[in-house]
Amino acid sequence: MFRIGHGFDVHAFEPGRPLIIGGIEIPHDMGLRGHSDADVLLHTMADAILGALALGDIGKFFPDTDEAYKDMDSKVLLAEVVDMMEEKGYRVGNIDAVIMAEKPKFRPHIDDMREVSAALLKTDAGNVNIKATTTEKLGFTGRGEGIASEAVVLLEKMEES
Ligand SMILES: Nc1ccn([C@@H]2O[C@H](COP(=O)(O)O)[C@@H](O)[C@H]2O)c(=O)n1
Ligand SMILES: C[C@@]1(CO)OP(=O)(O)OP(=O)(O)OC[C@H]1O
Repeated sequence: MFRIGHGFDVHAFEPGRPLIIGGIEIPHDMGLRGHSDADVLLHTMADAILGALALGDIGKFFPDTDEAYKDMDSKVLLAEVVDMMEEKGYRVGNIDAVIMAEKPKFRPHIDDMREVSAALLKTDAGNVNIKATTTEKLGFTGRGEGIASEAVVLLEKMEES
């Protein structure tokens, strides 16, 4: 049995913060604003999994009003969502994600992001695709105001043992 999920997230740029995307720090002159480390890519992956399981979204489990999640490492957040997925008896079949940003260039970092996220998702990097695109200078991403990300995931029911 298969279930499909979709995730979408946006964070605004903020000077003076590190840029954390896909669980790694990307060299850039500013980072993203957020209650957590604002890892927009890992948030979309977590939301896609929660969506596939009809469990809601990350804000339901990690509210941005809770001081416990202030500056949270989003790798921890995704790992907790993967635990929920396993409790429901599912594993990741494959995931396909896109980062929308005018800058910086993500291509040199994509394989590192795939390795880190695949480990968190408990799957092979061959099941994790991460793409990047500009929005051709259009919209808030095009003006360099922030970064958006989107992901689609297919979950597979694990065999009963
Ligand atoms: N922030 C970004 C945006 C794009 N890329 C890579 O460049 C390619 C061309 O981008 P277009 O928006 O002109 O289609 C794209 O396919 C990515 O490989 C990137 O690394 N970082
Ligand atoms: C991750 C959480 C919690 O720290 O905070 P943010 O980093 O602001 O991220 P967002 O994607 O806006 O929503 C989920 C939040 O509850």
